[in-house]
Order: sequence, then C-alpha cells, then structure tokens
Amino acid sequence: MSMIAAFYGGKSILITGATGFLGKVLIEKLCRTSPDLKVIYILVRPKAGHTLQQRVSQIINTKLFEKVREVCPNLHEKIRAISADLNQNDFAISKEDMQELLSCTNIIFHCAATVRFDDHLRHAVQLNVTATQQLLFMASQMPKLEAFIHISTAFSNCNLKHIDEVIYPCSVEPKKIIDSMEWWDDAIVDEIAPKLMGDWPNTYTYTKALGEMVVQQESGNLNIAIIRPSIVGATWQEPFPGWVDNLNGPNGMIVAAGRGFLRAIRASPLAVADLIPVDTVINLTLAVGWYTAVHRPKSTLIYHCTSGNLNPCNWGKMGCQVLSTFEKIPFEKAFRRPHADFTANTITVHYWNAVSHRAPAMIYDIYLWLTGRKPRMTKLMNRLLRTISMLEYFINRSWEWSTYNTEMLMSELSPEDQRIFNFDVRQLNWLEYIENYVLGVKKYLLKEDMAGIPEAKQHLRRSFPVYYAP
Ligand SMILES: CCCCCCCCCCCCCCCCCCCCCCCC(=O)SCCNC(=O)CCNC(=O)[C@H](O)C(C)(C)COP(=O)(O)OP(=O)(O)OC[C@H]1O[C@@H](n2cnc3c(N)ncnc32)[C@H](O)[C@@H]1OP(=O)(O)O
Ligand SMILES: NC(=O)C1=CN([C@@H]2O[C@H](COP(=O)(O)OP(=O)(O)OC[C@H]3O[C@@H](n4cnc5c(N)ncnc54)[C@H](OP(=O)(O)O)[C@@H]3O)[C@@H](O)[C@H]2O)C=CC1
Repeated sequence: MSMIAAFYGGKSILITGATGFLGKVLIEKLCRTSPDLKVIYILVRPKAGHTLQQRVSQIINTKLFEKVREVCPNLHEKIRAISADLNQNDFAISKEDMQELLSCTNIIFHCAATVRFDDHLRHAVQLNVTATQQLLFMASQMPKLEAFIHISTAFSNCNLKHIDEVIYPCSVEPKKIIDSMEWWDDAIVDEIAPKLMGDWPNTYTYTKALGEMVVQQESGNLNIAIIRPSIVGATWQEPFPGWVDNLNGPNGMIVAAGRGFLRAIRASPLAVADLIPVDTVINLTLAVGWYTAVHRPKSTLIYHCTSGNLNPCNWGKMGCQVLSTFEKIPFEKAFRRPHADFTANTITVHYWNAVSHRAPAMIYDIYLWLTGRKPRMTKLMNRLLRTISMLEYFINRSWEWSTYNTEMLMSELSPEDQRIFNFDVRQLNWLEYIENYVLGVKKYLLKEDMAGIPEAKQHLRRSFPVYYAP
C-alpha cells in the first residue's frame, strides 16, 4: 500500500492556482492515486462569461483527466470550486466559504502566481508576495491544518550561481515593500523598481524571492515546505507523455521553430537546460506534503526540483533533438522549413534577426496586402523577438542547485512510493522525453491531428522556394 496515497485519503485539500499548468496536473494525480480523498477546495477567480462550475468542467473534461474519470467517477463531487480573487482583501471569499475553509482544510498547496516576466512590480508583489502573506494568515487560523506547501521557483535566486536549499534574504524587507505599494503611485514604483530588483532580471523572479522570505517570516507554528522547480516542461510519464497546454518557457519556442518562424536565437549551446517534467514536480510536491505533515521537520525545508546536477542536458543537445523530431513529425502550415541555430554572438544574432526574421515577415506582409488580406506577420515576429529577449537570460547561463533535501526525501520513500510518486530525474531519457514533448506540443497545444502528417510534409515540399529561404 502506498503510504503517500493513503495519507491523502479522507483529507480536505486546498489548492490555489488549480486552473494553471501545475495545478491541473496536481488535481489529476491526487484524484487518481487517492480517489478516497474527502474534497479538494480550489480557489478560482470568476472569469467573464464562465461560471465557476463551467471553469471546473472545462478542466476535468479534457484528455488530461481521461484516466482519472475512470478511477474516480464522482470527480465532480470531489472538487469544490470557491470563488476567490487573490488580489482582493480576504481573497473576496464569502463568509460561509471562508468558515468552511478555515474549519476543514488539512493541507494547502499554494501554486497561484503571476509567471509573466514583464508584469508591473505592483501586480507581481500583490499576487506573489501579499497574497502569500494573506494565505499564511488564513492558514494560521486553520485548526486542522497539517501542512502548507508553497510552490516557488528555482530561479528565485537566479542572481546567484550556486544555490543551496536555503532562503536567501533580499535587501529590502518584503513587509516594507508591501506597505510601500499602498501609498507609492505607479510613477514612483516604475522609478524605484530597477533599484529594488538589483541584479534580478525581472519582476517575476524578484517577487518569488520576496514570497519565500514572507513564508519564512510568517511561518509561525505551521508545518511549511517550499518547492523550487526549474523550467517546468511537458509530462514525462503521467498520465501520459508529452502533455502541455501553454506557450510559456520552451513551449512557445518549439512552436515558433516548428512553424518556421524562428531561425536563430542567442543561446549558449553548452549551458545546462534545466528542464523538469511537470509530473515529476507534482510527484515531489505530493511526497513533500506527506513528509511535512507526518514527519513535521523542525524547520521549513526547501526542495529543489531540478535536473542539472543529477542528469544534465544542454541547450545544444535539446535543440538538435527538437529539430530532428520536426523531420519525422512536422507541424502543419509551416511558414518555412524548420531550421534554427543557437549562436552566442550578438552581432550574428542581429544579422539573422534582420535577414531571417524581420525581412521575410515584411515581404510576407506585402504579399498579404497585395492579395487583399490583412498583414500580420511583422506584428507576430516582433512579439516573438520580444519574448526571446526575455528568455535569453535563462538560456545563456548555467546554475548549480544542490538537491540534498530532495534526495533525502527520495530515500525516505517506500519502494512502492518511489514508483508511484517518482521524482528521480536520473531515470529520464532526454532524447525520448524531448521527442514526446514536441509530439505533445503538436497534439495537445496546437491540437493538430497525427493523420495530417503526410499533408504537413507535402505542404513543406509544395512551398519549395520558401522551404529553403533563410
Ligand atoms: C543547435 C540547434 C538549435 C535549434 C534550436 C531550435 C529549437 C528551439 C526549441 C528549444 C527551446 C529553447 C528555448 C527555451 C527557453 C526557455 C527559457 C525559460 C525560462 C524560464 C525560467 C523561469 C521558469 C519559471 O519559474 S515560470 C514560467 C515561465 N514563465 C514564462 O515563461 C512566462 C513568459 N511569458 C511572458 O512573460 C509574456 O508572455 C511575454 C512577456 C513573453 C509576452 O507578453 P505579451 O504581452 O507580448 O504577450 P501575451 O499577452 O503573454 O500573449 C499575447 C499573445 O501571444 C501569444 N504568445 C505568448 N507567448 C508566446 C510565445 N512564446 N509564442 C507564441 N505565441 C505566444 C499568447 O498566447 C497570446 O495570444 P492571443 O491569441 O492574443 O491570446
Ligand atoms: N511553469 C513553470 O515553468 C514554473 C512554474 N513555477 C511556479 O509554479 C506555480 C504554478 O505555475 P504555473 O502553473 O506554470 O502558472 P499558470 O500561469 O499556469 O497558473 C497560474 C494560476 O494562478 C491563478 N491566479 C492568477 N492570478 C490569480 C488571482 N488573482 N486570483 C486567483 N487565482 C489566480 C491562475 O488562475 P486563472 O486560471 O484564473 O488565470 C492560475 O490558476 C507558480 O507559483 C510558479 O511560480 C515555478 C517554476 C517553473
């Protein structure tokens, strides 16, 4: 019998960010391995035109939940959506709902965050810092709470090269920043943001570091753990390989390369590509929830969920495998032949941006305009180049994350739990994983049918002149 699966049986679990990438995989795995759990409360913000129930149905009626619908036919009853906006006071939760959450919750998984790199500092502080503080305050009023698991990022200390499983302080106290945000207007925030952020590259990583400090300072008597995943990618094994549903991180780049838009990117081919599959992150998260509640470590433990020190892969190897997968399974309606290069030379990148990105986009737009259609390629290319400029920081450096706590936890698990909640990234075969990843982008993100592969290959042959364009 799995100790972890048994632990979650009969429990009331509160999840924030449940409608996001990690949140969905977390709910799926929880319900599949512990169908006898009592209830999962999910804090969902209302969205125009969708009731809460519709938002839940949209998630659990997808392919991702196909297996779990069989194991847990009453899935709808297990998931209770609570209307909440983490940007509001008391999260705008009704009195009755708040009462129920406070009196029943056993475990909290805090996944909600803004993951945009360019978010305004005020908004990033509100969601990644202030909301975390408020949730901890709520947690402190929950008599049945056994564990509070906070999802951070391995890049919260990306200003350092070697990162241990400890919390590093930021120069300005988060409480001071939270207070200041109340009376600083946007102009002051804009002016002061670069000074506050120092050598953090964006508001996301900076506010996640502040969020960790808040967790440490407000932990009180709670049993808390922090998980720091690196770049979270498609599923490796569960519920099936290759599942992914957003354009974040590498996903958008795979789409752009596969459709022939992306030809060159400033990256160090030998830098470590610290990717980690989303199911690995969730397996570790559930194991940490169990360990924190049952073993109650004396201090807040931090767990790095990274691949670089146990099973490293570099961007060069990854890029080659992505390109070779496109040969076998091309994406539909490609603009050009998929072919891209990583280059470390800034001048070469400027050259390729002009010749291979901007110029073809302009020529294509002129063609669209001449044939009476709306030009759109230049806009799309500009957006792609802007996205690349934000990702460049992460693909031109390597970091070393120590994984003592994560390895310690692995050794605490029974053989059965090591199998069911596998987070041993040493077993990952990168070439196989990347191929399934690209296939998953095609199937689950772009919603392309595998039956269309011959047509996609023919499309590339038909557009012969464009096929070999720079
Ligand atoms: C040797 C051979 C080499 C060959 C190489 C070829 C293969 C290449 C593949 C290999 C991959 C290599 C690169 C990988 C780089 C990975 C780095 C990742 C770093 C992560 C570090 C931290 C990890 C974390 O902790 S958190 C998760 C990461 N967060 C993010 O990734 C968020 C990043 N995104 C943003 O911050 C914003 O989206 C931003 C600023 C990039 C763009 O903002 P903007 O306001 O312009 O757009 P949006 O409102 O977001 O979207 C508008 C619109 O565009 C669509 N869209 C968004 N992103 C993309 C995209 N990347 N590609 C395509 N389309 C995109 C979006 O869906 C919207 O569409 P609508 O239709 O308008 O809704
Ligand atoms: N994806 C990655 O590569 C990595 C992610 N992480 C961390 O993992 C966690 C989850 O990330 P991920 O799943 O990728 O992020 P997503 O952007 O996919 O999901 C974010 C979630 O937060 C919710 N949310 C945002 N704002 C609010 C709000 N005001 N009130 C209520 N809910 C809100 C979103 O709800 P809605 O659906 O309404 O928008 C969504 O459910 C984050 O803490 C992130 O920092 C760490 C490392 C890497």
